[in-house]
Amino acid sequence: MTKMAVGEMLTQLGSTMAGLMFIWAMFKQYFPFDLQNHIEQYAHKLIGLVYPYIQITFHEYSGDGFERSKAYAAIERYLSSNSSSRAKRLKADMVRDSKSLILSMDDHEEITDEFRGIKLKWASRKTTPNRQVISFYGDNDEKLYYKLTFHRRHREIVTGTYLNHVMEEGKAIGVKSRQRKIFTNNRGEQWVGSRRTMWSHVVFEHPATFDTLAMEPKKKQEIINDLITFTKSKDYYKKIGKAWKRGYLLFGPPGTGKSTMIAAMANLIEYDIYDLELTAVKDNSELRKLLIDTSGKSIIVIEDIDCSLDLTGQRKKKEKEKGEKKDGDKANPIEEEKKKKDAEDSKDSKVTLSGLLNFIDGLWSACGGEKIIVFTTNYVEKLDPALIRRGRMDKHIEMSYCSFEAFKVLARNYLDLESHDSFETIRGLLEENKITPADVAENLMPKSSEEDADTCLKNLMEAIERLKEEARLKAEEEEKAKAEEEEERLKAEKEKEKEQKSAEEEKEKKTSVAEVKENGVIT
Ligand SMILES: Nc1ncnc2c1ncn2[C@@H]1O[C@H](COP(=O)(O)OP(=O)(O)OP(=O)(O)O)[C@@H](O)[C@H]1O
Ligand SMILES: [Mg+2]
Repeated sequence: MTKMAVGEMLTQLGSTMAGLMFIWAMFKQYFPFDLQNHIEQYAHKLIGLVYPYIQITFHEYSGDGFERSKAYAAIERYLSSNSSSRAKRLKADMVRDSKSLILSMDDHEEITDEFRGIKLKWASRKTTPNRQVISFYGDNDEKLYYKLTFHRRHREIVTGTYLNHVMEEGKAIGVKSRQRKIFTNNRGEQWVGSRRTMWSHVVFEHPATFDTLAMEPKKKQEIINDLITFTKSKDYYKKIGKAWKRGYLLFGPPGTGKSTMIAAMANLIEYDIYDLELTAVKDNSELRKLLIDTSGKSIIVIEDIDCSLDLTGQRKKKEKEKGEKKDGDKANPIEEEKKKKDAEDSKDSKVTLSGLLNFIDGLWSACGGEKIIVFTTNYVEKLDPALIRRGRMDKHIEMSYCSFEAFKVLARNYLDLESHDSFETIRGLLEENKITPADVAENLMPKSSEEDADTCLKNLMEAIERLKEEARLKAEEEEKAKAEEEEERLKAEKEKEKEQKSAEEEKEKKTSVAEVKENGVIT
């Protein structure tokens, strides 16, 4: 074909198109509306017969919702992981809650996806309304949507499995790339944008992991397994009829890694942390509100539970009240009223044990699901048994003083040491002495660029020796104090006896004088 012929054909095609468009415009203008509809319907049917493809569209904003469609977001994530290597034109965007840029295909770009041998076509489109209005707010009326096209013989698989697969994958990618947060409760409510919230948050960036946590490897692995099993047990919890949540109680002396363990947990299973400050909670109903305001995939932490709630106080208070009642009739009625009011006030501003128990496993606690509740305490024996029974706190984890195994983890982390001549000595020292991982870690950390592994280990051994000496002195002092106390007690007892004796003697004297007098009267 010559160039001329091509040119001629194009002109002809052009004029034919123009002619058709003209007819279409005339048709639209002069045909009754009903008839137009009918003809369009038939046209679609006719096209359906020859065009064997099905199209599904997913709009970014559906209906009148302010919220971005979840399906659209999931597809965007799914396609971004699939398309960035294939599509030629990409657009980058920082989506809220995300750590990194999301690359997605640009408007009007298309890619093909394959699923079980089926070929599907995804296209990104946008519609611009045909209005002749100049908007001050830019092109806000633009609507983005994804269009999925596939052959109609694959309808079952696509609507049944493929779309589910896209949603699941999209969600999973979302969770992975999501920025995790740490929340803390406010006093009262706050408004963030158009939403009322009781929590404030910052981005959670704690570097602790289970690899850096010093602990016996067996115990550590057990906890890791427990956590991972929990995250995967949605169906199991449903089957056994339990709310999908789990409680951990971490107890042990200060500096043994309880807080560090919580950070490691959050990093392992990629959950948000809600750090609940119980003393700032007004009452039980506020506590419940706080609970409802938490999202799924979260760890709710109450640190130092023994300090934040006077759990033994409940019982003491009752005893006190009983005492008051006994001598109640004698007391001034106004004072009595005031006392009562004070007691009520203090009750109002405090969360009670029963409120906390309800918080952990009442009916509300099932809302949202996928929650881990962690309590930490230095004194486990101080807590009410009801609070830490299994079912509320399912797993009790003791964090104790540094063992040799834990030391080896720290040595590996801090000094890159797998073994050293002094390890055996240190093993002996650790077995004999109680030293916290925090102290060991502090001594293992090089304090200047000149300090090498040898010096650090030497520092540690010296520190343990020092601690040993300190402990010995302390024990001696305690013994001394005890002895002194005992002595004083004995002294006091003797004095008391003496007093008693003299009192009795006095009494005897008096009675004999009286007898004499009496006798005198008689005689
Ligand atoms: N088991 C451990 N593994 C690694 N580092 C530890 C461990 N225990 C303590 N540390 C180090 O000691 C510091 C204090 O630990 P952490 O705050 O976790 O103690 P804690 O048990 O929460 O103490 P407290 O009861 O006083 O809150 C941490 O910064 C951490 O670096
Ligand atoms: Mg702590």
